[in-house]
Amino acid sequence: MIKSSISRKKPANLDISRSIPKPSARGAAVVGPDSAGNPDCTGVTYIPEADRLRDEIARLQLSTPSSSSSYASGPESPPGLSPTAATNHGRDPGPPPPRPPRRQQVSHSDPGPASTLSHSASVSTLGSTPSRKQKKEHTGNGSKRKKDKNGEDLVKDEDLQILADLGSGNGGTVTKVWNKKRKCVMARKLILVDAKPSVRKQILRELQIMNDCNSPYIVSYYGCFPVDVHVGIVMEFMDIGSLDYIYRHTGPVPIDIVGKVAEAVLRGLVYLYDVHRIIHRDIKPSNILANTSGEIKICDFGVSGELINSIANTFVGTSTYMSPERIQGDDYTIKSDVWSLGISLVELAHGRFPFAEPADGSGDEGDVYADDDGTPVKDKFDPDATLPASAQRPDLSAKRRSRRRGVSLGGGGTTMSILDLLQHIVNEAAPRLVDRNQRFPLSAVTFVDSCLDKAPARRKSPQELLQTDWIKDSAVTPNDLKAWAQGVANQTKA
Ligand SMILES: Nc1ncnc2c1ncn2[C@@H]1O[C@H](COP(=O)(O)OP(=O)(O)OP(=O)(O)O)[C@@H](O)[C@H]1O
Repeated sequence: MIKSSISRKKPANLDISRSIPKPSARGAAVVGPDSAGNPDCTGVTYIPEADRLRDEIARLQLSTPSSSSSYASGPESPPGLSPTAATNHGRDPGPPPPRPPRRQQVSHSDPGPASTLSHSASVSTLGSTPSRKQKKEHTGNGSKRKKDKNGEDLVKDEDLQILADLGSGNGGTVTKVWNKKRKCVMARKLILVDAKPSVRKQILRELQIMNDCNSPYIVSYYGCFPVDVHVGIVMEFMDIGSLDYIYRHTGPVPIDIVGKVAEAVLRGLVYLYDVHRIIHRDIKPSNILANTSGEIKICDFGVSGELINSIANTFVGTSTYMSPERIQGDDYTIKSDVWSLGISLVELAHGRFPFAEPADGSGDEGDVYADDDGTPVKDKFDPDATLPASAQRPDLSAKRRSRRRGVSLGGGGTTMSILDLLQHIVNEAAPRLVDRNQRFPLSAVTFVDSCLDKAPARRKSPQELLQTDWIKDSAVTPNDLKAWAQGVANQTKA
């Protein structure tokens, strides 16, 4: 019988009653300290209903799985179509900026010319607090634009022809689409919005902020619109998909590439916060996407408070990547994103979700990733409806399960519920990037330890992490990244 390593007794210091943030009704849920980690901003209120959370969790645990992360169509474009182009990966955004002011509300009333800024132009502004002029340049007069950042009309649903499903999560379904006007492939996400039309309009207004995002580390946005009871968001198609899809199909990600993933995510976080005052709030492998040009970008950041509210009405977004302080109800800061990055990096390097130990406690995933016959476990997930697909571990054979003493996130009487997992994150030691074979460089181990310090005050900020040896001394070139990405594409096609 499997034994959970989790203590079932209620820990004295675990209080999840304030753990679900309720973003303000107006504007984005975008508060917190600066990207250097000064934890002074709040503006987040909390739903003081632990009971409602527990009821919701119980309900979800009884329901059938609601998510899958299949990247069903494969990464290739249809004949004659080329994936979206790659640009400017790896540019240095300059020295750490001084602390910027609180986020200014972007006016949506004054339609102005579309921004023609290149990625490099936007990144070069990272080194300082955005001035009103810079902000204007970023936003094209800070206004609601009818054009995207390349000067093209924003995409409408009627421009799109559906090609294939890419996957679905708790928040929506993503489809690969052909843009008939622009003659290129894009990705469309449909999010079920359980709200009245006025709220849906407000969501669409808030999502316009994405049109102002212009960074090589952020998935590009091309438009949004209502589709029946859904909100549709059209974005850049990343042709090898999310990092969780990649490692589930190809095994642990090489540690040097994991380092470049860390760098891309950090630069994306710094950009979002320093230019737009946005905290991502949902960093995890399924929200980090890659393409065959060797670009790595983040998506699904919390730009719309109304959208977060409305999804929260239909799903308790308990994240298994949530930091200990968030679980205990503290304010969301950019350091909470750093914790989620640390968990994601361990997952990618080990090839499995980190809150599970192999039978020998080595922390080496080699025998976990491969099935009993030594082949990778593909497309098999523990059927736990309470977890996002990206949090579900590859399914293991009964024989292999019986050899494990660690926490299982799957079904059955000896498994760990969401509440157990939250207790574990708060009370037990943080995961580490270690294994019996010492195959990870010390600089990588130290980096991850800095992300996963349980005390937010000691945890490094994104800016500080960008200055660490693992990032600065990386020998991986854009060409190496491209070669890796193309290798992944070939493997996942096979
Ligand atoms: N722009 C994109 N290009 C290519 N594939 C994408 C894109 N956006 C999402 N996907 C794929 O679609 C899948 C589903 O995405 P979605 O955002 O709906 O859910 P998720 O992030 O996996 O989970 P959740 O929404 O519960 O956090 C992703 O895991 C990814 O593989």
